[in-house]
Amino acid sequence: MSTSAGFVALIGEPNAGKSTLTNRMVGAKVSIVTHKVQTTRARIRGVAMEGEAQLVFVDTPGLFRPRRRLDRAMVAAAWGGAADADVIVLLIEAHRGITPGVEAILDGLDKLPKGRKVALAINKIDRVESPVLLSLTDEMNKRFPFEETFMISAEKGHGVQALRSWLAEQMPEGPWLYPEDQIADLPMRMIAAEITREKLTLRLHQELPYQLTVETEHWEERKDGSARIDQMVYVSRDGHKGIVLGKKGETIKAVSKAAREELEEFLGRKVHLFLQVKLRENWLEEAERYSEMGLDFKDGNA
Ligand SMILES: Nc1nc2c(ncn2[C@@H]2O[C@H](COP(=O)(O)OP(=O)(O)OP(=O)(O)O)[C@@H](O)[C@H]2O)c(=O)[nH]1
Repeated sequence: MSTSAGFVALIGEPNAGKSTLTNRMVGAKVSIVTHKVQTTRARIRGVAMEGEAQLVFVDTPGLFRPRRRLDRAMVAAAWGGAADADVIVLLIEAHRGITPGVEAILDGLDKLPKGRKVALAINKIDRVESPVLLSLTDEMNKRFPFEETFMISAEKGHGVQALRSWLAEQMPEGPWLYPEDQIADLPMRMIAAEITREKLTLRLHQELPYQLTVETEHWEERKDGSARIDQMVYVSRDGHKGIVLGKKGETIKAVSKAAREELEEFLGRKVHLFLQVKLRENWLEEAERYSEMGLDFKDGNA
């Protein structure tokens, strides 16, 4: 059997159950990524394997309420992220039905390029009786031509396997996007990088060099129960290094402290965090390569 792999964009209103569903699919707690800073076009929530298929779940934060100009740019980017995915899953809450928020998403779906595969997942079915579900399914499918409708309870696990199997069948043939041996600790490494990136963003405000990435390069479990984490902050221009470091290294020290504290809280143990800042000039080209894969690691200063 040949391998397949692709991106699944989970969209839905806040609280629809996207994190709970991802955790179910991936089988581990991975999607704790904070949403305070909604700058990425698509971030990875988790990677799941189903037979020979690899499913990479991406999140497209900020599909809602474009009040200000910046918000509008973010909404556009969020939809871009969804459009890049191989399959889109719209998650709605059974007991809330077609809310104004769901309407707004449906309007967005209507505007997507034709031929996008979109499935509907009605979540929290444990909270309603079946007639409600049937009429909701009916109404939603009249409103948009969903490929499939799944009735699930992300929390209790009902219907999740059917959705997973279907998603696996939709993935295009090709090599896996993540090597198998990296999947296990990938979420943790990414979460750790995300935490540091968030602290950098909070600390730097407008000064933020907009082409900046954080990667977890090394993760070592120590015998005393603590973890040593080495991360690299990549900047695309030499001049940005100074901004990230700050006067006498003050900025990077404060960022490192804040990130370490959050990591310790998250992991529930002591963390030794080492940050380095490095210039990566060809980073823009790499970023373009990522966006071809449906990812965008750029910190867009939209
Ligand atoms: N009853 C019930 N509750 C659920 C179900 N799935 C998720 N929830 C609950 O719904 C709430 C929101 O779930 P999340 O997974 O955090 O929702 P989310 O879409 O990731 O939210 P954001 O990260 O804010 O976008 C949590 O309290 C979950 O426990 C379900 O199948 N049934």
